[in-house]
Amino acid sequence: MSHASDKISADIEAYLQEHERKDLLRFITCGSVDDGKSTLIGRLLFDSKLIYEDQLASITQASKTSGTTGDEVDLALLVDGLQSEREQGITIDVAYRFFSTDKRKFIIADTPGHEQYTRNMATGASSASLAIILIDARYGVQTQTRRHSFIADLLGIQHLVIAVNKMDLVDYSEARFNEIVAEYQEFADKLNAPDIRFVPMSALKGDNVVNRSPSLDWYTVDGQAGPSLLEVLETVELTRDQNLSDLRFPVQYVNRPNLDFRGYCGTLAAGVVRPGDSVKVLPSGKISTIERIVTFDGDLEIAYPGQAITLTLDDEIDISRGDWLVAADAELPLSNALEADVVWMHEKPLQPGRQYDIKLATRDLTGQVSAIDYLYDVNTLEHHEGDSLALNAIGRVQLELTQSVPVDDYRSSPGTGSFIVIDRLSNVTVGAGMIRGVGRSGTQATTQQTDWAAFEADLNALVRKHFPHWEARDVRELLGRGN
Ligand SMILES: Nc1nc2c(ncn2[C@@H]2O[C@H](COP(=O)(O)OP(=O)(O)OP(=O)(O)O)[C@@H](O)[C@H]2O)c(=O)[nH]1
Repeated sequence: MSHASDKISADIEAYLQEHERKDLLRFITCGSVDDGKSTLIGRLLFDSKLIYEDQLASITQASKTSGTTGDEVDLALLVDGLQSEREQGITIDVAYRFFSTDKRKFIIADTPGHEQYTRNMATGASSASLAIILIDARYGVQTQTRRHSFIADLLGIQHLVIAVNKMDLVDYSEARFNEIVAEYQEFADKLNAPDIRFVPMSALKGDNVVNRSPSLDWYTVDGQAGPSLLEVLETVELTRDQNLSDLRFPVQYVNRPNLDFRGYCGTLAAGVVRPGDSVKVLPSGKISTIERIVTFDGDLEIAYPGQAITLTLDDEIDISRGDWLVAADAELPLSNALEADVVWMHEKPLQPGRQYDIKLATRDLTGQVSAIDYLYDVNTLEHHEGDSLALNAIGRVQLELTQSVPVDDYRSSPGTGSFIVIDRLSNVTVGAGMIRGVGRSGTQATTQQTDWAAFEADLNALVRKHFPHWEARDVRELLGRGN
């Protein structure tokens, strides 16, 4: 039952290549204390034969002395290193684990379940496409279940898998499972997540985690025998989650090693890009055409979200770090006011009116919260009034920036529709925001205004173009008219 693959000894190169090509699912696990999170992760690794011999020997031994499972191997002990570190107050907030099967690679963000850990969950969830929400079949939907579902949903996780665990303790009762499904669905009507599934299982006994179980033979989906949890993880459709239609390329760095080359480096946040595509630079509104997609391994014919690339254009227009390239016909509002949901991550509460540094995609900005519209009660999803955001609180706020930026919705483009809030004195990240739209008090602009001295603007443009390493700021921004 230990980690082994014939391919490793037969042809290591082929094995590695096969792994490289598989797609990757990032997911988080959440649940209340003792719902069985550690046992579930242990079971996933154990039944998919991903545990090394020495690890297995050591947990078999430890199960006898300190396990909680009688004669069974206590798989929760596999995940124990992390727990003891947590108890000792060592800095791991979110632990990432990697495993792979024949079909996919997986990264699990294992986040602690207590209320005060909202910020950790938000950190783990920010890059996940699926959340497993554990429910103890004996207790059904709990406050924590609602809280975790809400946060996962708020962060735009598309796939929620409600794992009803410990079915062995309710005699594998179909009626009990259906009751929990109905209870959850009533609440889930208020969520946006388009894909919510329910899987009955017993992590301890190994029913329906990796292998389907005869004890749960009543469990069907669309008239067929229902998939095990791992089968769900292996088959969840991921490509549809990616936004391939709206090009978003925030420029991270302007690369000009010599007079013959001028490239814009960054990570494609959304959409696809090809040489020949007509693009618009934001905020200036200038139009150009993609000439090449340069990478370390040679030029590409097409690039997808998540790829780090350097783009060159077929003319020399003025682009600086922080600008975005979007499709030439894209219509994005430019505004200095944003409406956003903010998760607060610091002991010192968010103070409306206080200046914070804001990092939005590759752009560094300054701004303040002008109003808190409401705080979310993450247990009931109700809205409450409030005048500040405490640690782990989540609220809908109005944010005013000192310059205008293109405004993207987090749900359609998380990479360009989110920001982090940084304390100006300590330089610590204190909050994370998800943009919901243009703010109420914003002055909206559509294109560039140029009422400063033409000579000044030309000189500034020349300096930024030929000496990008000086990192001169755009004069329009200094004048507070970044659009
Ligand atoms: N009967 C039964 N017991 C289970 C099952 N899954 C987990 N347990 C037991 O429930 C207890 C808690 O399991 P853990 O895996 O440690 O739970 P956890 O959610 O990781 O708990 P924390 O790490 O404290 O948050 C342990 O005694 C497990 O053996 C199950 O499917 N059936």
